[in-house]
Amino acid sequence: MGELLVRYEESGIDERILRAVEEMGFVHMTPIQEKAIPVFLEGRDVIGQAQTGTGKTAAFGIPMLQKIDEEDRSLQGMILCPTRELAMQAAQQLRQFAKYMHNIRVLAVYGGQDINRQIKALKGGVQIIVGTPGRVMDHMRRHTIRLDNLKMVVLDEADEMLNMGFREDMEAILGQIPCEHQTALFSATMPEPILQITDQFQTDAEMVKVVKKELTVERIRQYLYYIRRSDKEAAAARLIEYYNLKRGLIFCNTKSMVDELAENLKNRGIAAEGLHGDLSQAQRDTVMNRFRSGNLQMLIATDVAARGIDVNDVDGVINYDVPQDIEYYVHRIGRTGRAGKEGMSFTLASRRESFRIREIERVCKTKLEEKQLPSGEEVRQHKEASVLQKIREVMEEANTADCYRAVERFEKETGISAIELAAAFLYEQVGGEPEEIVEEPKVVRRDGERRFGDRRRDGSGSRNGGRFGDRDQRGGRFNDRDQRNGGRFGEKNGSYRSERDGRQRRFGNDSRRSDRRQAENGGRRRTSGEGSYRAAGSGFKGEKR
Ligand SMILES: Nc1ncnc2c1ncn2[C@@H]1O[C@H](COP(=O)(O)OP(=O)(O)OP(=O)(O)O)[C@@H](O)[C@H]1O
Ligand SMILES: [Mg+2]
Repeated sequence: MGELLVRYEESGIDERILRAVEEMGFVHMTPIQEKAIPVFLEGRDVIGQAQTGTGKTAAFGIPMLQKIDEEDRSLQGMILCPTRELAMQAAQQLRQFAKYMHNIRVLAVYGGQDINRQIKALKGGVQIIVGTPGRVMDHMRRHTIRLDNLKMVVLDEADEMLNMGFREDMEAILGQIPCEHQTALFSATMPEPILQITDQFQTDAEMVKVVKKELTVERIRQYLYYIRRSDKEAAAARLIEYYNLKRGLIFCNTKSMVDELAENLKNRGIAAEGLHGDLSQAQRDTVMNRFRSGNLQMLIATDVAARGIDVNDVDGVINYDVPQDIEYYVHRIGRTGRAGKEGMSFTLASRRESFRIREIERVCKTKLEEKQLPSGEEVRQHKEASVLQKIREVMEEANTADCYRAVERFEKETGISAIELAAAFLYEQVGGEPEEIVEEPKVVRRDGERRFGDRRRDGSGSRNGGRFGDRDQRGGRFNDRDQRNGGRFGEKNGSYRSERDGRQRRFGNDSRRSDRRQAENGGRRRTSGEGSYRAAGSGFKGEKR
């Protein structure tokens, strides 16, 4: 177990960084770190793909820090991220790695934060910025960021930035770097459109892939429930209760669904909050902080909002809606089961969506285990058991003598026995019979499944239409370093293989592009000052209302 993996202390990395990562509890390098760090250090372009939660941030963050010239106060490294939350998180992680490198300054620059504050910080000399493309462009136009000495650029979640419509910004930024530099892309998924970016802006990139057979993490148990639409909310509540989710994430496809569900779960007594781009920056911060600190049980989010987010010990992810892009499934459930831990995912679907489930299974090379929701009776028993367990703890720890006397008195005065009283207490805690939720019945259609594909709203036709197909024949442009050996966090099982899953797989040609444009422009044009470009970063581009 793990003896073949490189230990951090033997990695040859700057000892100040080592000290920091050891304090963070890192012992072995994860496979993507082991493979990508040396290539990055060589100064080569990198395309890094590895499963969610396997430490890609360190895979680019550590070598970037090591290559910074600390005597030079100019901007040398830039990391682009799709959202402000991710920029903050990555900047935070880099600062942790750089804890003992006293001359390195890392700054997060994102929309929604006072630009003057950022400008002031930039003037002080910042070697690494971590930012959203819109805000970085903003600074470039104001000449508050100079790219003259920029040696390293990383696109984290590059595919999501494209999804969100950041292509132009990314091209503009990458196209304006005057000096020689290296460019690295990292994500758990690498759909086709990304390869155009790599063609355009990378030279002789080294492909570093640590992909096992499946795109999803195998320590995440993936469950599937076929239920009626109208039962979804009750089903989600039941799963939270039955599986005892203490810190969970629920994904919806639209912002309005996020709001609605957050409201309804709150009404059911679950501590839930929504997270999406229509919230103010302050609200987003509050919600994320509560979630990170463990004071929020369920975070309900859109895909964009939670991409790349690394929160410890998320015990379960619920797909309230079947995701719109197949890759989204990977990123969604990847919020749990991180850094070698276990996790659970629950996908709620209607029978009509079964073809999408099969597409997910095929592309991700995974299997969703079809399950029945726990019955009302099972939930009740489960609750009873956990209440009784709690009571037992109370009996062990608390002094109940006073209460003892109260029960005796009650028994004497009313003639109600202690056991009747206890049963009533239990009932009061557990509640009555839960509502019954039945599995959606299987419908046998005479015309078979063909209908699923044909019934898409935009009428975009056939079920497969060539859009979802695996593209396994990308030319030999990259020097593939396939990982056949690397387990992660100490495990080794020899089952890695290279994946060349091509292009973006979206279920049908939906109208998201135009939604995106709207979202981007909707009331967010600034007309004062430097002109009327988008105040990027306020709101998430690409979310569906
Ligand atoms: N070598 C290591 N040993 C132990 N823990 C690690 C190691 N490297 C990273 N981690 C931890 O693993 C967690 C996940 O890391 P990170 O967020 O970089 O994953 P990722 O690969 O970027 O995932 P995603 O695809 O979801 O963005 C973090 O909390 C990080 O601190
Ligand atoms: Mg990441």
